[in-house]
Amino acid sequence: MSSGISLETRDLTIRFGGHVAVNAVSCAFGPGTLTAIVGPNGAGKTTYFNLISGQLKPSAGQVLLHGRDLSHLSAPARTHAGLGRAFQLTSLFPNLSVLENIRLALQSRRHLGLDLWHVWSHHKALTERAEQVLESVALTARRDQPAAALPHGDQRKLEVGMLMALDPAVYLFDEPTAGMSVDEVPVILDLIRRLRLQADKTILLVEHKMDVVRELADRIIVLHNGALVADGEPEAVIASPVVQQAYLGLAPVEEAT
Ligand SMILES: Nc1ncnc2c1ncn2[C@@H]1O[C@H](COP(=O)(O)OP(=O)(O)OP(=O)(O)O)[C@@H](O)[C@H]1O
Repeated sequence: MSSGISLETRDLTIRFGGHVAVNAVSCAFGPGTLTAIVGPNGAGKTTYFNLISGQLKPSAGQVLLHGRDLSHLSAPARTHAGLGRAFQLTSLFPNLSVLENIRLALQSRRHLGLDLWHVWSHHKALTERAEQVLESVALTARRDQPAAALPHGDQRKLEVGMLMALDPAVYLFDEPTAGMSVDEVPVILDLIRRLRLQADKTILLVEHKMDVVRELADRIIVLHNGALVADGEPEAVIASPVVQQAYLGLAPVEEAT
């Protein structure tokens, strides 16, 4: 296995009836990189994420993390292996406080389980680390509120905090700022920006907003009808006529002859 690859999909494919939603996508992602996945509505971006994170089982193909084939693993087992998917609001514990939610995520990562002595002796360190995470997602003021009582934007920030607490090797962000108010967006983008500086983290981002993509991405891949149709540095991919015309809905840069 090449040490420059953390996550890889090989011929990843899923069919729903006769419709091929993801079509033989082979792509490798390295640590220290942020790859944006773009394409028109229905192109297969979210389905690709669902196949990587294990929410969907492929019709064909493989998902490898650090060379290990995860294709047969459940979604929780993949999380445990180091694949972190953000924005599954179902992962919040609604009746627990914001701090307790983060602490539980930290605890699950450290496999403390139900060994009470272990839990107690690590309690202080866990709380301190949880407080650091809360600060980085700008939720310190909400620490004692139940997760269910948070506004939607804060719940999403808490989701990112829990994901950070798990400290995955690969972060999967699916439209992380969708549905957020204008003043909440910078907090999330800043977090992603800081994660990106970590040389051992691999980040995949599905994002429609091209200004965000331009700013954050080292690389863009384009999906269309489930297939990988472009892959390269952001400026080159964005400028390519095929992307301008067909995939981003922008004015054609040159007339077809
Ligand atoms: N569970 C499913 N059953 C049947 N068809 C599905 C299922 N999930 C996705 N699809 C279909 O697969 C295709 C890809 O959908 P997907 O949501 O991955 O696209 P997308 O690129 O994420 O789109 P958007 O930008 O609108 O979120 C669509 O045609 C969709 O209708």
